[in-house]
Formats: sequence, C-alpha cells, structure tokens
Amino acid sequence: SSGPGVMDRTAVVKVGAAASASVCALFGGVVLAQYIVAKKKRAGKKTRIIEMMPQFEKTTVHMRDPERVEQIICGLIKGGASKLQIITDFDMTLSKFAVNGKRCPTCHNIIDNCKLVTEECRQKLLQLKNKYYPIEIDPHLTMEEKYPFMVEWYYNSHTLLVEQRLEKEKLAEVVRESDAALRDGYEQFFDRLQKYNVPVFIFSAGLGDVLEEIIHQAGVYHSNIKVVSNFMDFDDNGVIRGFKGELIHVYNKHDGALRNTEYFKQLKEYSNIILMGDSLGDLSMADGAPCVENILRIGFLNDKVEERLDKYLDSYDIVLVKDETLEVPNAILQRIL
Ligand SMILES: Nc1ccn([C@@H]2O[C@H](COP(=O)(O)O)[C@@H](O)[C@H]2O)c(=O)n1
Ligand SMILES: [Mg+2]
Repeated sequence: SSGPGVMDRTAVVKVGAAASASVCALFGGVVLAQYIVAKKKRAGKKTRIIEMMPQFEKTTVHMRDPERVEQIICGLIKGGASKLQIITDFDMTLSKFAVNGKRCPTCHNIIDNCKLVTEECRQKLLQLKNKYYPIEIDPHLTMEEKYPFMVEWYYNSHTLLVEQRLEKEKLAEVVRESDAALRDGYEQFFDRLQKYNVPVFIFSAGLGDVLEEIIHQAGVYHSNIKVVSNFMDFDDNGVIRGFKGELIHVYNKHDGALRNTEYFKQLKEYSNIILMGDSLGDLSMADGAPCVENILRIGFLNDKVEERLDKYLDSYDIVLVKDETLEVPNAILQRIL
C-alpha cells in the first residue's frame, strides 16, 4: 500500500512542482514584460524634447498638457528657421516685472516717473494707475468687462501726457535714466532670431517711442523686428500733439492684429508661431496670421498668481510664473534654430 501511496505523493509533488514552475514562469514572464514595457517607456521618454531641456525643470515652468507642448515643439523643430515667426508683447513679457521685489516700469511708467512731467501730473497718473491696473488684472472680470475701463485709462493718461508737451528729443535721456530692464537672456534671444532671419513682431499697448528707445539702447533693435504700438505724434517743433493711429490697449489686440494683416500676409509662409505675452489680451496677437501650422503660446504670469494660474494654464501652453528670464524661450529656440 506504500507503493501507490508513494507514487501518488510523488506524482502530486511532481504536478505541484510543474504547476509552481509554470506559475513562476508566468509570473516571471509578466514581470519581464512589465520591465520591458517600462524600459521602453523610459527609453522613449529620454528622447522627448522637453526632457532634453533642463530649463523645463525649473519650478517656474507650468504646463497643463506637456504632451501637447511636446507635439507643438516637434512641429516647430521640423519647420525650422524658414517657417518660424515670433509675435510678442513687450511690457512685462520682454521687459522684467520686478527686480529683487521692486516693480520695474512699463513704457508708460517710464514717462510717468520722468523729469519731463510735473509733480501734479505724476500724482494724477499714479491715481489712474491705482484705479485701473487692478481692473486690468482682476481675475473675476471678463476681458469684455475690462475693455471700457482700459479705454478710459488710456484716454485719460494719454491726455495728460499731451498736456505735458513732451519733447521727442528728450526721450532717449529719459529712457537712459530709467529703471527699464529687459528679461535676462534678451541678448541671446534677439541675436539668435536676427542670425536666422526670424521675423519678430513686437505688439505692444505701451508707448512705441519709449519701447523702440529701450531696445535700441539695449543694442537689440535688429532689422528683423517690427514694432506695432502707440506712437506719439509730434509737431514740427518736436512737441507731442497726440498719438498716431488707432489706440492699442491691453484688450483690443485682436483689432490691431487684423489691422496688420498686410504684414502677416507677407509672412504667410512663416506658419509656425511662437507667441509670448503676459496678459490674456495678448492671446489674440496672432489673429491676423492667415496660415498657422503650429503655434506655441508662452505666458508670463507675474502678478496675482494663485488667482490667475488656472486660467493661464487653460490659455497658454507654457506658463512661466514669476520667471524674470527668457531661459525657456531661448532653450526652445536653440532646438529649432
Ligand atoms: N497708462 C498706462 C496704460 C497701460 N499701462 C501698462 O502698459 C502695459 C501694456 O503694454 P504691453 O506691451 O504689455 O502691451 C500694461 O501692462 C499696462 O499695465 C501703463 O503702465 N500705464
Ligand atoms: Mg504686457
């Protein structure tokens, strides 16, 4: 009786061993498969463009959908220099928002605070800023709701500037004596774009004469740049008598873009766009471009960050929070050009 019993036990052991071997093999197979998939994934990731740019690891960089950003950047790289154009805002996008916690001036603020303006006028301009700037950045108001307030702000402040009888020939000195500052990395940014003949459209609701003087004094006003902004109109004696053309304010850049369709038409082959701004109003700066293959929107979020981040993430592909540099745009340009 011991024979068959032993046989049975042996058989059971054998079957058990075989079963556990196949479970082990199956388990091992699954683990191996998982390992291969994970490795492939990691290997795939390593070749991802974004991960090859250490600038994207900065805590200032935010993206709702990194995969989408990846795809857009791939499209921009594929198109290269011959398809690329830049459309950018100026104040608080190319220029700095703050240095060591101290606010930097907008083009308007450079005039507001200069010696050409009387103390009484300075106070009035400051009162206007204190009333309207909070409206400009209010996260609870729509752009349509803000629009009439912006018109009011610009109308009142420009009227005051005209009353001050500003002189054209004094503007260079005023800019030289100001705290105007372009974002770190601006030389690399402008010089690379010039080197590869990439058209740059600076679209600003600031003061064109001041803006041009800033980039001229910084040595980066190259021939590939076109500035569209509010330019002062001077009389024969070089004294301001008004402003040229239609007013551009923070929330009517759509109209300004369409007014410049001739410019964009000439550049219709340049169907890859990098758009940079600091306001939700800047998102319409490319509305005049007839053919858009790829557009990468980079937004600088400088103020009221917690309240506005969500909306900025919905609207801009990359949001740079309190980042006073052009490191991320420069890293992307380095890949494309
Ligand atoms: N009287 C004003 C009117 C506007 N501003 C600021 O100018 C900026 C607009 O210029 P962009 O280059 O950014 O289009 C915007 O930030 C306004 O706050 C001002 O300072 N004074
Ligand atoms: Mg701006």
